[in-house]
Amino acid sequence: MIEVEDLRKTYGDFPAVVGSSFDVDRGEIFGIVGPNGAGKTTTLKMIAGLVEPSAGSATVAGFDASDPEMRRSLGFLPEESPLYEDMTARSYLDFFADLYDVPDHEATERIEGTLDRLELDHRERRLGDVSKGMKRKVAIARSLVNDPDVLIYDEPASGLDPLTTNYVLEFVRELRDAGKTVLFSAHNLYHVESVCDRVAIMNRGEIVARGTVPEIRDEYGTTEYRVFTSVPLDDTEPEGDRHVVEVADMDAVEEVRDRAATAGGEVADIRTREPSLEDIFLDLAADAEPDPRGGS
Ligand SMILES: Nc1ncnc2c1ncn2[C@@H]1O[C@H](COP(=O)(O)OP(=O)(O)OP(=O)(O)O)[C@@H](O)[C@H]1O
Repeated sequence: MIEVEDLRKTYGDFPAVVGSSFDVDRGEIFGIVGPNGAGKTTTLKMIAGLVEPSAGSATVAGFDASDPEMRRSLGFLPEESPLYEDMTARSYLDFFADLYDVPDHEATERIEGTLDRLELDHRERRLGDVSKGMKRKVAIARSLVNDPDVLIYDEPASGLDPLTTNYVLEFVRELRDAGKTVLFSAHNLYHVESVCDRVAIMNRGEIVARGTVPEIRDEYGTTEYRVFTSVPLDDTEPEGDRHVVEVADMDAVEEVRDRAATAGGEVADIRTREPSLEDIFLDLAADAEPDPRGGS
């Protein structure tokens, strides 16, 4: 549904994106994660046809990103979405439905339906007077007024409280379950890990890992073993009435077992700890060469 082929963007002589390639399938949630300045927004804007690529190509629903027809299939949520503060949620959304030539009765049904699903109260209150979470919900509703097949959301949950964040992520899942294709960016890796079918990790303008979270974990992550002993050892920490040490492999587990036996105790339990996307990301970022783009 989205095809991105070696997309590049250079500002002056600063390469903001140095070659992104990935596909997003119909009905999939695909997340791009990375720290500030990684090139996520620039990538999303190139796909949405809002920034012209320096090289490479992107298509959405079969249309080139530069084709105005593509906009009919796309709902884009920018990172910052200033709303018209004097309008109410309803009048604001009606206005955008009009821009997309959505017939009135269809617009009313769709807008009310979306606002109901988002549990948006105060639909008749001035947008200048509503909370940040409500504004984000209105911006999300705006991305859906033309009933697009593809949604590109830039940091949809950034700056929201945990409750509203969960709400937004749950809504993204609902969109996928309704058959929409969702591409979104986040710097919070947990958000991505919890909702995305597939993920690309971006750092310094480049995609450094791509796949499902388990695939990325298999390829780049290392499982850790938490070994619980009945007696304290040099490197254990107390935990409840036992002691625990984290080690990297089974040989090290056996070595702990020997030391525990020598100290008159035993290994009481061994648990594996799967690396989180965040652990993997931090490892990849630490291993990366110096930023080829210079400071950002
Ligand atoms: N219009 C522009 N002119 C010059 N440099 C730009 C422009 N837009 C972005 N950049 C630079 O390109 C790099 C990538 O920016 P981008 O906004 O795509 O990153 P990001 O991953 O979305 O980060 P953030 O999470 O902070 O939004 C940054 O170093 C940024 O300063």
